[in-house]
Amino acid sequence: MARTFEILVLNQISASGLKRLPAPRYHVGKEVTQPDAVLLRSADMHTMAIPASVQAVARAGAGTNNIPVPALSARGVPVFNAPGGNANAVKELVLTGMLLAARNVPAALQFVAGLDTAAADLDQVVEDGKKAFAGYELAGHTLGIVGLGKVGALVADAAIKLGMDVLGYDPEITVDAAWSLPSQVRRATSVAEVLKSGHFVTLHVPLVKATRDLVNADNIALMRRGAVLLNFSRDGVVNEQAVLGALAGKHLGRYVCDFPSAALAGNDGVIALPHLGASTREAEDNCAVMVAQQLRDYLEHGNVANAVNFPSVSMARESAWRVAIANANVPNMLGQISTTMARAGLNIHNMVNKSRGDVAYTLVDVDSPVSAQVLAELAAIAGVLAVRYLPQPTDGATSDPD
Ligand SMILES: NC(=O)C1=CN([C@@H]2O[C@H](COP(=O)(O)OP(=O)(O)OC[C@H]3O[C@@H](n4cnc5c(N)ncnc54)[C@H](O)[C@@H]3O)[C@@H](O)[C@H]2O)C=CC1
Ligand SMILES: O=C(O)C(=O)COP(=O)(O)O
Repeated sequence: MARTFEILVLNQISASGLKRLPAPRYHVGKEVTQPDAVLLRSADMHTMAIPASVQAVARAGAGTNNIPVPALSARGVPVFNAPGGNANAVKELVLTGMLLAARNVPAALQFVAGLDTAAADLDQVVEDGKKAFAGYELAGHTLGIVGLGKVGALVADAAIKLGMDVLGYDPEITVDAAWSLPSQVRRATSVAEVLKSGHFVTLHVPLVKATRDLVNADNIALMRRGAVLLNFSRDGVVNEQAVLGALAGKHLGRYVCDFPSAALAGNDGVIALPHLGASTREAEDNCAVMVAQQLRDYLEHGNVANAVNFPSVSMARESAWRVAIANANVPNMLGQISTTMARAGLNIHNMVNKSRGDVAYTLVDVDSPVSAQVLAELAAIAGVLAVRYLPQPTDGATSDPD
């Protein structure tokens, strides 16, 4: 009988994804105490005592700043995410945000909510009132984008199609992302250049040390008078005090964000949404399905795809006995691993090893069962972070997605 994997779920995860982790091979719940894996969205894992049983963490979304990734890497635990799974949803909300600001929609809705609809002169009040909310069109205006990854590239494409002039900045742009950008997108060479140029500036970077307070008191002054700043990345990417100051001085036109806070509350220049960027049926399904499949392939076969801290590694199953080893990326690890196996009389059938940064990862298929003694010897090698034994179940359980 194949063992059951215990999955601790910390957030609401789409049923389409959870279906990919079927019983009896998987037991998925909020009350799991000895989880093999943790499945989450935005729950804060920094404050959580992560049980030693955890072998993988799967984030059904893009950002992993809510997860202690370096500490998990040191334990040999991969952190999976769903690159691009919610990018279209965010793109559509960014477009919404630009339109909310340009057409003064929140104030106009407030005006309508306050109307006496029974009044005889309702039509006249509406016609007189509307001039206070006259706005401008997106076409012909300039959009500056910081971060041209999955979300930023889609926003650039949509904005070009809406007739906007687009410039973008991303010092670490991938070759794939660069190819996916429309040729009309102009390349900026600094955040400052984007801030100076845009009638709208939108941020699509992860929250990391280098991007904390990316927009701050020093550079917000570079923005055009009356410009709109959009932040659907993370609250920490923008310095709120700088935004409040720029709004008070009428230098910044609007701040549109996905992160309400006490400091921003009640400010007419702020349009805050309740972290809704990824909250569409489609995005929730995409992300949950992606990470459930990745998690399953990892737990059952040790294959790694879309981990933020591990190399991508995949090896077709040709033997029933597989060992997966995460280790420090230092010399002579493979030598020690294969020597330990050879000493125990194990013949290596197939093997793959890759590294990424400080972490290396090895899959070894052998021609006969691996004893607990050998697994303990592998785990005892200095630099080995985690050892998992993944024998193929003989009871028909399969890892093929349903
Ligand atoms: N509001 C919401 O619900 C959502 C928010 N997000 C946030 O948006 C972020 C971006 O999402 P994706 O585009 O899917 O991620 P991504 O990883 O595809 O793209 C991020 C891009 O930012 C770039 N970058 C990193 N540091 C930079 C810097 N200092 N200056 C300029 N560019 C920099 C990277 O090179 C990369 O191209 C996520 O990390 C997350 O924090 C993502 C999805 C939903
Ligand atoms: O994917 C991301 O980075 C997001 O911010 C989405 O967060 P959520 O899954 O809606 O809690």
